[in-house]
Amino acid sequence: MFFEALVNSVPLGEAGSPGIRVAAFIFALLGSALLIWRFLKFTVLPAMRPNLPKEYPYWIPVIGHLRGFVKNSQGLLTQARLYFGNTREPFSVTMGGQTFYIVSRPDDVKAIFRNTTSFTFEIFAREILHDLGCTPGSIISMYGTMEDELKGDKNREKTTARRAREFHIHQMFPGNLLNDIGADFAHYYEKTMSIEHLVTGTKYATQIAPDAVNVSLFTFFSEIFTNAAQDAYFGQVLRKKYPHMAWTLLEFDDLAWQVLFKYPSFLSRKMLNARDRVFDALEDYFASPEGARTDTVWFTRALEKEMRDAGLTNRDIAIMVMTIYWGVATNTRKAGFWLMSYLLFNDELKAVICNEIAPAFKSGEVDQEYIVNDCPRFRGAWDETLRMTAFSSSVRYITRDTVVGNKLLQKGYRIMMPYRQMHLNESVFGDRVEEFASERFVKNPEMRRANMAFGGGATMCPGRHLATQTIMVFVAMLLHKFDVTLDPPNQPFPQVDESIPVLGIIDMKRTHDIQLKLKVRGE
Ligand code: HEM
Repeated sequence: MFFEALVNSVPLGEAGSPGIRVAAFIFALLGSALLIWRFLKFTVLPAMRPNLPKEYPYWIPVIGHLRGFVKNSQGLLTQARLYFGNTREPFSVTMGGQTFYIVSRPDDVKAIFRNTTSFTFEIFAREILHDLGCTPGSIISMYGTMEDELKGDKNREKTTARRAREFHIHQMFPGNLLNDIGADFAHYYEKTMSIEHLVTGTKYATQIAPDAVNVSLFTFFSEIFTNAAQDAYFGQVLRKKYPHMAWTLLEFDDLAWQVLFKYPSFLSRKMLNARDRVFDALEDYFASPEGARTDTVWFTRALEKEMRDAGLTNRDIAIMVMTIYWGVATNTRKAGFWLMSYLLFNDELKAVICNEIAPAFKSGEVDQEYIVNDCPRFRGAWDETLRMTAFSSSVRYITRDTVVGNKLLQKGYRIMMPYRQMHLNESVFGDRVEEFASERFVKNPEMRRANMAFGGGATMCPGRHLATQTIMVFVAMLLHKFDVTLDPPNQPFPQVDESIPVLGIIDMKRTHDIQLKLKVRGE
């Protein structure tokens, strides 16, 4: 009776049939419930618990802001930051049932990086390795048990993963073995930087004169950096058996967002196929006699021994090592692409840098340290490129309730510290933060400390010195050897593709690759 009276109270006039009336009633009921839920969740509860980060409101429970995040994550986070008055206090965003605290105020970020007991990272590495196909046993061999991780840093033994980080630092820091690996990369560049090699050894260069070729910038840089890294890390055994593996890795990298979004296998066959071909090749490589694999950087052999001692199989070693090969290739090619693009679209800056780097080539061999340390305008352009193109986030899992700033971050939640949001902070980087300003860091090199492109704290990229050196050296060698120009000259500046999640540097819209002319400079 009561239900019938309520249904009949829905104002549909004479035309409403009983079916329509019931549907309209349910609709009105759900709508009211939604409004009440929204009012309680985003107005009443925050007022009752002002010490918790406020939540960015949404309409569909559980799904939250998933769609907006997938479409354009930084756009969504900027909207949310402005919604809360740009105070940069921690706030939270729910996406697909998972709530993240978003933190971008420099002091809060520092506090989170410092506190390795309340905030851990490795759960994310475990998840990605699991999604890539590593066995649970091998993940525990690398990272220890989850229970140990939740105890926090001070109470843990050093795991194989921690040892791997130390090995990276030993291989890639100035004063350690950086010069060795830097020399390997430069050697690869010298070997391949000729008209003859570009025309006969690659598929993407077209000869237009005896001393000139056309190339597509992104394809060119992808191939160079990935192969240089491959030869340095795995030597000639892999090169001879799998000469085109770099392309397979890049095929995977282009679709790797499907791993990050946990796509079901029936929707990601192409990505899985490329991934498995890389795993197979590396497994085969690690199964081949060690004596034949000595022409690699120290790191590969040291890590292999460590992982064997921890009981990993060749397949597991292949998967772990593939993540390193992937990490090197994906960010290096994109960062190099953006740096070169900024120079190509600014003739004055390009000319200044060509003059600045010239002394590095006086002896006939490239002086890598000179390029990194004694060319301030070039270094400034690199730092600004990183600021402009770093679109990923440092992430942490909260192991115990902890106050950051004046907000309580609750156990079990995840934290996202998005670099783009931090790089758009005018109080840190000055005016016109949306624009590339090549002298921003030259005028104030201290700003580098706030440049988050390589992350921070215990997980800060151990490859940052190598990446800086090898990209700057390659671009310098290219500008020194060739007159590099846009061809045709009136191309638009490439656009970023914000719809694809990345592990560091943002991708560009693939329809916007830049066409170049490389013409050998006269002696
Ligand atoms: C421009 C190039 C590069 C960029 C922008 C970049 C960026 C990053 C970022 C953002 C992180 C995560 C930091 C965090 O969570 O706080 C990271 C981690 C890492 N990067 Fe890089 N990277 C680059 C090149 C390299 C290279 C050349 C290597 C060489 C092996 C490398 C190896 C690593 C490793 C091993 C980690 C994981 C560190 C850990 O969890 O302890 N990266 N990188």
